[in-house]
Amino acid sequence: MSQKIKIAARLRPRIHDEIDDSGINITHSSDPTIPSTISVTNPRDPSQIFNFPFTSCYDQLSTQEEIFQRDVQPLINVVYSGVTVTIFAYGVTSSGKTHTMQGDKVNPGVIPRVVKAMFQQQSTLQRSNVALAVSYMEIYKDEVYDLLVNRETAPKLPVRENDAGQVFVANLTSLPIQSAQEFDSLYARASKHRSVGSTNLNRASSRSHAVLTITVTMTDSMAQKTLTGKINLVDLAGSENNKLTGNNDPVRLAESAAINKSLSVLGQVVWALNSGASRIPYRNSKLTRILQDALGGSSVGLLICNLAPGVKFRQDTLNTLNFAVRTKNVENRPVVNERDLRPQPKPHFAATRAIPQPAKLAPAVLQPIQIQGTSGLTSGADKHGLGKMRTSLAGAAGAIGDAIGGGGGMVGRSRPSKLPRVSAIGVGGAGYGIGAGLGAANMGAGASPSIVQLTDREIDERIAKAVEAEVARRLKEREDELDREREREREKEEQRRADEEYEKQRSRSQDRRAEEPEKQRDVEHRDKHHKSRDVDDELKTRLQNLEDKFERGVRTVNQTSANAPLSPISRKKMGRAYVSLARTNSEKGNLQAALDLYRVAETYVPDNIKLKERIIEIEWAVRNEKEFVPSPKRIRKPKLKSKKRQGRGHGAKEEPVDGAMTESSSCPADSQLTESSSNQSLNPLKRLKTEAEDESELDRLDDGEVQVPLKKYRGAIDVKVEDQWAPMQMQL
Ligand SMILES: Nc1ncnc2c1ncn2[C@@H]1O[C@H](COP(=O)(O)OP(=O)(O)OP(=O)(O)O)[C@@H](O)[C@H]1O
Repeated sequence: MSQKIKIAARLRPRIHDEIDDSGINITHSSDPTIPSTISVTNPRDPSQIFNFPFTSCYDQLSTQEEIFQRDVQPLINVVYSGVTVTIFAYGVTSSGKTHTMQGDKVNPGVIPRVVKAMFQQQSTLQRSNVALAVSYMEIYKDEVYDLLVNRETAPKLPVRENDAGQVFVANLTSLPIQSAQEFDSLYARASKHRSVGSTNLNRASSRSHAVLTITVTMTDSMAQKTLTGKINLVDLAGSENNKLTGNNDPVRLAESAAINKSLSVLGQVVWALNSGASRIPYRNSKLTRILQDALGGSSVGLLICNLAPGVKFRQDTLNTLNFAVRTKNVENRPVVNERDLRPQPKPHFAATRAIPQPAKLAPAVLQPIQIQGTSGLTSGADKHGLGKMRTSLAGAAGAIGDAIGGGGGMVGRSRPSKLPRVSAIGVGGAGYGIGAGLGAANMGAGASPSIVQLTDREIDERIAKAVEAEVARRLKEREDELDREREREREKEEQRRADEEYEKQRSRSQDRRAEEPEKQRDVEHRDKHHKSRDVDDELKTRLQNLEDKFERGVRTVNQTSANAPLSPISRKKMGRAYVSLARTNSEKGNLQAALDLYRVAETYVPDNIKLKERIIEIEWAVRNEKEFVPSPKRIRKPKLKSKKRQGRGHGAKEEPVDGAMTESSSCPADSQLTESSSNQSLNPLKRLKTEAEDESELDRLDDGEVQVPLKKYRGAIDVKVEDQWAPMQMQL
C-alpha cells in the first residue's frame, strides 16, 4: 500500500540580534482532522499572504520533546516491524536543522531520542535476539565519507546498487551498539568529524549532508525468521545565498555550490515524481541517490521543514514551504524486510559457483528413491553415453558461462562425467551438480511425489533446455549490467563535457571583462551580433516545436525534455525561451499555460530565485482565480547597466538584504512599456528570439537590481488577504 511522506514544519525562535518578524504566523488547529496552518507574507507584496496547511506545525515555543512525541515516537514501532524509516530535516542555512536533529545536551534532538526509544523498545521484546547497529556518513561536495573512521584518512566511498535494486554505500562501517550511553559517546566523537564551518549566518554551519542510520535486526529462532528495520536520520546542509552568508573564499564557495546543486537535484527529483516523469534524476547527485529509497521508494518518510524568522529569510521560507507542499504528494510503498532462515532449496546449478564435491554426491546417488519415489530411474543405465552427452552440454555451458563471468562454466567442467543418471534426477532439491538443477527446475522432483518415467533422450533434452535457459538468463543479466554501466559512463561523460563547457565560457567572459574598455565595446558589439546567431539549431528546432504546439492549442508540454542532456548554456537558453513563452501566455491571460511553462523553465534553471517567486505568484493567482498582471518589461540601457555592474563589481553599492521589498527608482517609463509591447507585432518565433536575446525575461527576473515599482504592482493585482494557497492534504 502506498503512503505519502509526512510533513512537519518548525519555525525556530529569533536568535542573537535578529529583528522581530511578524511575517510568519502559525495557527494551530484544535481539531486533529483539520491541519494547522503556516501563513507567510509575500516579501514583495505585504498585502498578499500565502497559507500552507500541514498536519504538524511547530511554532517558536515548541520543544524538542513535543516534536519527538508527536511525530517521531510513532515511527519507532514502524522500524521494529521491519520497515525502513527516513526522517530528514530540510531548510535554509541557520534555520535549525542540526538543532532539531542533533540538539545539545540540555535539549537533545531527534537522534539521541530515537536511539533511547529504540533501546527502550528492545528491552520490551521477548524475541530471542535483537541487535542494534549504527552507521554514520556525510556527503561532502558530492562525495560520501564514513564518519565512524578517522575522517582525515577516510576514503571516498562508492554508492552501489544490489541485485534487488537497493542503493547502498559500499564499505561503510556499521558498529554494534549495546546501550544509549555507548551510542552517545560514539556519536559525539563521530560528529566532530563532520564538516562544519563558520558563515555570517551560522557560527557552526554544516558544510555537508549527514546520514545516521540505526539498524535493528530481530532474529526469531523459533519461527526461523529475521526482521530488519532501519531508521535513517538525515541532517541536510542548508541552501545558501552567498550574499547573506558572506562566503567568499574558494573552499566555502565550492562547498556552497555543491550544497545548492544537490538540493536543487532533490527538488528536481520531487518534481519529477509528482509529475509522473518517466525518468527520475536520482543519479544526478549522491544525496538523491542515497535518499532514493525515501523518495518514491520503499521506506516511510517524515520531512521536517525548518524555517527561520526574519525578512531576509522570507523568500527561503516560501521556497522551503513550496518544496514541502510538493514533497507531501510523493508516494512511497513501504515493504517489510523479512528473511526466512530455513534452509532454502539450493539454487539452480548454473547459478552457483560452488564446485560439487564428489564425496557429497556419492551418498545421494545411493538413495534416489526416497526423494524421487521411483525405481525407474535407479538403474544408472547408459552411464557412459549420457555422461558424454552431458559433458558436452555442460562444457558448452561452461564455455559461455566463463565468457559471461558466471558459474555455469565451473559446474560444467567440474561435474563428474560418470555421475550415474539417477543422481541427476533423484537428488533434486538436495542440490548436487547438474542433477540438482534439473530436479528443481524441470521436474519438480522435490515437490511432486508422482513417479516420473523418462527416457534417456528426454532427460538429455531436458538437460539441454535447462542449460540453454540458464545461459540465456545469465547472458541477459550481463547485458543489462553492461547497459547500466554504459549509461553511467555516458552520464559521467556528459557531466564532464558540461563542466568543461561551463569553465570555458566562464574563463572567456573573464578574459573579456579584463580587456580595455575600447576593446570591450568592440567585443560587446560583436557579441550582440553573435547573440543573434547564438540560438543554435537545436534550440531553434525546439522553439519551433513549442511554437507549433501552442499554435495548435496543445497545452501539454513535454516536460521530460528538461532531462535531455544539455550544456549549462543551452539549459539557460531553454529556460529563457520557456520563460518568454510563459510570459506571452500570462500576458494573454492563459495563466495555467503560463504556469506550466514557468515550471518547465524551472527544470532548466532550478536555481533561479526570481523564477521560483514568479511560479508562487502565478500558482496563487490560478488557485484563487485572480488576475495576474506580469511586471512590465524593462528596456535595456546598456550604458547604465554596465556602469551599475562595474559599480557592483567594485563594491561601490551595497544591495539591501531584503532587496525584494525595496521600491526601485529604476522603474520603466510608460514609453518603455509601449516599446516593449510593440514586440507583439513580430512573428512569434522572431519575438521569442528577440525576447530571449535582447531583453531576456529570465535575466530580468534574475536581476536583483531592477525591481517592479511596488505600488503599481500592488494596485494591479488587487489581492485579498488570507486566501488559501494550497489544498489540504492529510498524510500517513
Ligand atoms: N528551536 C530552536 N531553539 C533555540 N535555538 C535554536 C532553535 N533552532 C535553531 N536554533 C539555533 O539557531 C542556530 C542555527 O541553528 P542550526 O545550526 O541548527 O541551523 P542549521 O539549519 O543546521 O544551519 P546549517 O544549514 O548552516 O548547518 C544555532 O545557534 C541553534 O542553536
